[in-house]
Amino acid sequence: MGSDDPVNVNQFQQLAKQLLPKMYYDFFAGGAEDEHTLKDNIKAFSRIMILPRVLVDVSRIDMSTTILGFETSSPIMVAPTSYHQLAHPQGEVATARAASACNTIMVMSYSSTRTIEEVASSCDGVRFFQVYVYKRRDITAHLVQRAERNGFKAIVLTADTPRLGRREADIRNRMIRPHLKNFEGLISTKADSLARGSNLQAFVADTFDASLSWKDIEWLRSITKLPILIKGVLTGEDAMRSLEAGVDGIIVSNHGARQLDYTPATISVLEEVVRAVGFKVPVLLDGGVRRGTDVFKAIALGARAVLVS
Ligand SMILES: Cc1cc2nc3c(=O)[nH]c(=O)nc-3n(C[C@H](O)[C@H](O)[C@H](O)COP(=O)(O)O)c2cc1C
Ligand SMILES: CC(C)CC(=O)C(=O)O
Repeated sequence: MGSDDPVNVNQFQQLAKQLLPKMYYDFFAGGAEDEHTLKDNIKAFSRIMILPRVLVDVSRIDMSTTILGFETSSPIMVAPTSYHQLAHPQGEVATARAASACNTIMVMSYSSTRTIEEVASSCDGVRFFQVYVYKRRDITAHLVQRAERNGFKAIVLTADTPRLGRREADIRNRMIRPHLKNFEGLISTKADSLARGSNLQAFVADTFDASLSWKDIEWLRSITKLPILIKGVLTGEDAMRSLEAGVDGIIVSNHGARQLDYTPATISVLEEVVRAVGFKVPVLLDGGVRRGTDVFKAIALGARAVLVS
């Protein structure tokens, strides 16, 4: 290993900053508005201290666990993130191969740049499919069913994005979203730069169903047999509402602080959600997880696993 090789996630982020065009780096790294929550997701982890007990035999360490009955080598899953080809030509296929090599679960984004079929045929591995609900429900149903046919094992409904968060870097950079092959022949995938602002924001306003509500979990259940997880829960109340709706798992998330700024750091609300859920379904967490000690803290506070972006 050379002395410049990265030894932690923060150093990978610095390398990405050096290598990627500014428009793309800012899209990947940015948050909504003041980016208060973006910083707090990380700071909140650093405020939690660990009290170790000594003289405990740690010669054999087994971090494996099960999530919805699927075995993974560790409680660390891959969070759904859009547009991987903006960072690497192989895009989500490379991510799927990495997740498979680590024997963990990848949640593939609805807004992936490689197709469901390309990812499914690239390697073995347990994969979940994340879903945004479009106004054109037929398109969402079509993608969910394609994921099911291609061996994806669960649906992750993202509940915190009925509208896109105000991402000021994307607005300033006049962010241009990439072409999404999954939607070829279904919607216009042409993506031109706008005279002002982020064309991703304009696209989401045109396409995403801002009327998304609890009753849509029933709709989702009517179009798929797969287990359904809800992503974006931050309160005990919504956790209980999720259980009433019959979900199979809950992901405590504020969307990496990219949606509503001034939501609490995810690690700070985990215990409340876990208490409300009472281990009836697994509770997962994402947001600010950058180190093994963060994973440990989330597990210690009741998460079954974390997702990393
Ligand atoms: C570049 C980027 C793209 C994302 N795209 C999606 C997406 O398509 N669907 C989704 O549910 N969440 C998406 N997220 C949110 C992540 O799934 C996850 O909630 C968040 O990144 C966790 O916080 P962290 O970035 O601090 O790890 C995205 C996050 C990033 C950073
Ligand atoms: C297409 C976008 C809504 C993807 C996303 O979730 C994000 O950029 O955070």
